[in-house]
Amino acid sequence: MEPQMDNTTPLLRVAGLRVSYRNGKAFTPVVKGVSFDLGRERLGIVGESGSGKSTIGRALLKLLPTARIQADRMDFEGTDLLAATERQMLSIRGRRISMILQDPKFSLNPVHRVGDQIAEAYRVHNKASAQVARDKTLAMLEAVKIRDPERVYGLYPHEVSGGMGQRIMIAMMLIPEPQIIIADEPTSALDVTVRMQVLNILNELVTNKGIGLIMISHDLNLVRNFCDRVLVMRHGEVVEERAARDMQNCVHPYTRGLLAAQPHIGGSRRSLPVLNRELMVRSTWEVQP
Ligand SMILES: Nc1ncnc2c1ncn2[C@@H]1O[C@H](COP(=O)(O)OP(=O)(O)OP(=O)(O)O)[C@@H](O)[C@H]1O
Repeated sequence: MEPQMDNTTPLLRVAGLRVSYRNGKAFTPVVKGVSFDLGRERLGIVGESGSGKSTIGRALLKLLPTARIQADRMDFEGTDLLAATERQMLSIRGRRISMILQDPKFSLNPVHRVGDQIAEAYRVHNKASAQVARDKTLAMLEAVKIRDPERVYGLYPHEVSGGMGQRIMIAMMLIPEPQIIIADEPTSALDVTVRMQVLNILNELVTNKGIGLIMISHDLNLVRNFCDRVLVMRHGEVVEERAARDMQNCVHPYTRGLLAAQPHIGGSRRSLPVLNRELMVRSTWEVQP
C-alpha cells in the first residue's frame, strides 16, 4: 500500500448518524445524531456498555439488517455509504473498510487452516495464484509479528492462542490493504503483553501506512493513551469530542466522572506495574517514524 500522509483530508465524514433497532412494530433509537470525521489518525470511541459504540461501527459497514440507519451524511472517500447498493458495500467491506472484533473465534472458520483463510481473503479481492496468495499470507503473518509463519499457516483456529488468533484476524483484515480499520474492543480479551503487541501493530498501520483507525472501547485510559482524538458517548449521543492529550480539560460531567474513576496514572506510576508497562510500550509508539 502506498503511504498517504495527507492528514487533512478526511477518509470518512459522518453527520447526524441515527440508528434505531426494530422493536416489534416500533423502532428504538440507539444512536441519536452522531457526527465525526476520520482522517489518517486514531479516533477513539469510548462509552459505557450499551451507549451505541458498536452500533456505529456496524452502521458504517451497513451490517445491521434489522436496523434503520439514517444520516445527513455518511461519505467514505466520495462514496455515499447510505446510498450505496449492497453490491457496492460488498466491495467496500473487508476490502476498503475492515472490522476487527473482540473475539477472533467468531470470525475464523473452525474447519479451515488459518493460513488458507487469510490467503482466501486476499484472493477474494485480488486476482492471484494460490502461490502468490500464500506468499502474501506468510509476509502478512510476519508483519503481525508471528514468529513461525510457515507453521502457523497450517494451524486450525482451535490450535492458536487468543493472542495469536487476534493477530491472525488482524492479518486477515489487513491483507486486502483497507483504508479504514474499525477495531471493536480489539484487545479486551488479551493479556497485557499481547495487548501491547496488537496496539503496536495497529499504531504502525496508522503511522506508516496512513490508515484511519476507529478504536471502539469502554476503556477510557486505553483510548486516551493510544488515540489522537476521542469521542465520548452516552445514551447514543456524543457528549464530548476532544484531542486525547487534552482529555483532562473535558467539560461534560459524564466525561469528568469517567476520568475521575480511572486509576491515576500521574504521580503513582511506579506503584502500578501493569500501567508502567503500558506506558513504556507507549513511549515506543511515540518514537515511531
Ligand atoms: N441487534 C440488535 N437488536 C436490538 N437492539 C440491539 C441490537 N444490538 C444492540 N442493541 C442495543 O442497542 C444499544 C447499543 O448497543 P451497542 O452494542 O451499540 O452498545 P455498545 O456501546 O457497543 O455496548 P458494549 O460496550 O456493551 O458493546 C444497546 O441497548 C443494545 O442492547
